[in-house]
Amino acid sequence: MDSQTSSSASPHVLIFPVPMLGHINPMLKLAQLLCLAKLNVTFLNTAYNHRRLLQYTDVEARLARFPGFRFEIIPDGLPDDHPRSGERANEVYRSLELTATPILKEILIRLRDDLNSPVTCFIADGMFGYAYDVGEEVGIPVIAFRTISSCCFWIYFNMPNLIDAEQIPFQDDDLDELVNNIPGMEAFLRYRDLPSFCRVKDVNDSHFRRVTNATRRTQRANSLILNTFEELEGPIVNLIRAHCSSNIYSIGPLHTQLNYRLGRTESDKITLNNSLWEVDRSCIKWLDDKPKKSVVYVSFGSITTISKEQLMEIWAGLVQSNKFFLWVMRPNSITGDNPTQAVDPEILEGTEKRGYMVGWTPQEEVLAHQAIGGFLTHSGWNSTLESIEAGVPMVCWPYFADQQVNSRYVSHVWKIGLDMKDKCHRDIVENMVNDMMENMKDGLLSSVTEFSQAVKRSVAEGGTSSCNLDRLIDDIRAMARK
Ligand SMILES: O=c1ccn([C@@H]2O[C@H](COP(=O)(O)OP(=O)(O)O[C@H]3O[C@H](CO)[C@@H](O)[C@H](O)[C@H]3O)[C@@H](O)[C@H]2O)c(=O)[nH]1
Ligand SMILES: C[C@H]1CC[C@@H]2C(C(=O)O)=CO[C@@H](O)[C@@H]21
Repeated sequence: MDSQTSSSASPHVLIFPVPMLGHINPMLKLAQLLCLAKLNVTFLNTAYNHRRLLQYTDVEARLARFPGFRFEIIPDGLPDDHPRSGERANEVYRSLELTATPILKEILIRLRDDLNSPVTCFIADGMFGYAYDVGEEVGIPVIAFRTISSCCFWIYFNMPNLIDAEQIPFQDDDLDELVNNIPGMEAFLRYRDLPSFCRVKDVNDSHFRRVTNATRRTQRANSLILNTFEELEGPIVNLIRAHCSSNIYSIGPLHTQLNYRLGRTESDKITLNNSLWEVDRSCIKWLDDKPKKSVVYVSFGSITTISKEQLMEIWAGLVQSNKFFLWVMRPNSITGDNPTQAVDPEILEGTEKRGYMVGWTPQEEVLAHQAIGGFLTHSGWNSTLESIEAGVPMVCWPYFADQQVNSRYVSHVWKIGLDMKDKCHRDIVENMVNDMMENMKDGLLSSVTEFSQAVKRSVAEGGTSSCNLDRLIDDIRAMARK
């Protein structure tokens, strides 16, 4: 009997991401990969995000080719005009905990008892610490999917030890002191590089507790999916496997894995776009006549906000660098009064000559463009993986969460970029951009090219990520036979 037509139900997976693009994007790509393997998938979207995904992407048509795929919609409990970004992004979690938990149990029971296609596995965002309780109550195995870097996950997992050692809250202002007791990171991790939530003055801070507890509760999951690859974070994945979850599927980068299994080649430039904003493709035309590796791409992801003062320092530094720059100004991402106040004429003149600004780009396609020579990024994990795959060096200006950790690894461990953490001055921006694009270009390019080649090996047939994905699919099928 074919493994896909066993006597019991066909495998049906419910996938539930934190309703933010940095989570939706990789988990939608996983959904499509599971559909390619002929598994049935239900993807839990919030109404607010679903409307935007349908408005700005072809995701519904793209997934309609799979008869076993469907979206299920839940409310996030927030008004439509809530920013869901910046310092208020954390309110999404609190609202979901209040609105989604009771609904989630009802959905799981309904889908478990669906006679046509009962749910046999629940892949829950690793930030939902309550998913394991609901899964146990309903009798559905839960696989955690944590969308941040493994190095940050491992630090979050060690938070109780730092609290017990009274290292959090920080005891003094010397952020360059080594933390020295996170296994595998003793030689280079400073207090400055810890996830931003560790800078709390009170360990009972609600979001600090939420992230720490959700990470510790991952031990209750059946297994753990990580969007990384062994050649990049193998040593850290081994520590997580030994101390947190014995069954880990490192299956990333998911965007590369999906392109490979769809048989998409370098020439398939159109991104499998999962965007919540309107994509402005005019930037591709602007890039087309720029010299090879001459443009700095600037993007700070889907959640960060920037003050007018910070904006002006970054902007002035880019103009002073005399490099071409393509800058993503996500709608409503500039905080403070009068964000459009007068800009210095010389900055406007420099921008007229060498700059291009858009609200949202097809980022994977931009990073793959021959004109892109460097990426000024906030070090979100998806952006970091996309830059590595594209072989593009980075200047890292982290905002919050795992970004502080990622920027330290990019600069100090993997040596594929420079860390501009905790700095925002036009002369520093100018100098670091020119180090990335000129003075340190050869060394950075050499390192990031090696990791880019490792990415392609890992998702190819027989590669580490490819084999881990096949094992995940086989294990999901086995759950359906129980
Ligand atoms: O103009 C743009 C800008 C971004 N992107 C895409 O948007 C995603 C952004 O994801 P990421 O780089 O991870 O940043 P955030 O949106 O900030 O992601 C949140 O979620 C990530 C995964 O948990 C964390 O690593 C981040 O710190 C957290 O802020 C990426 O896939 C980009 O390709 C576009 O398509 N067009
Ligand atoms: C708003 C951020 C708080 C933590 C979340 C996260 C994580 O999984 O740790 C990463 O960045 C954001 O998606 C969330």
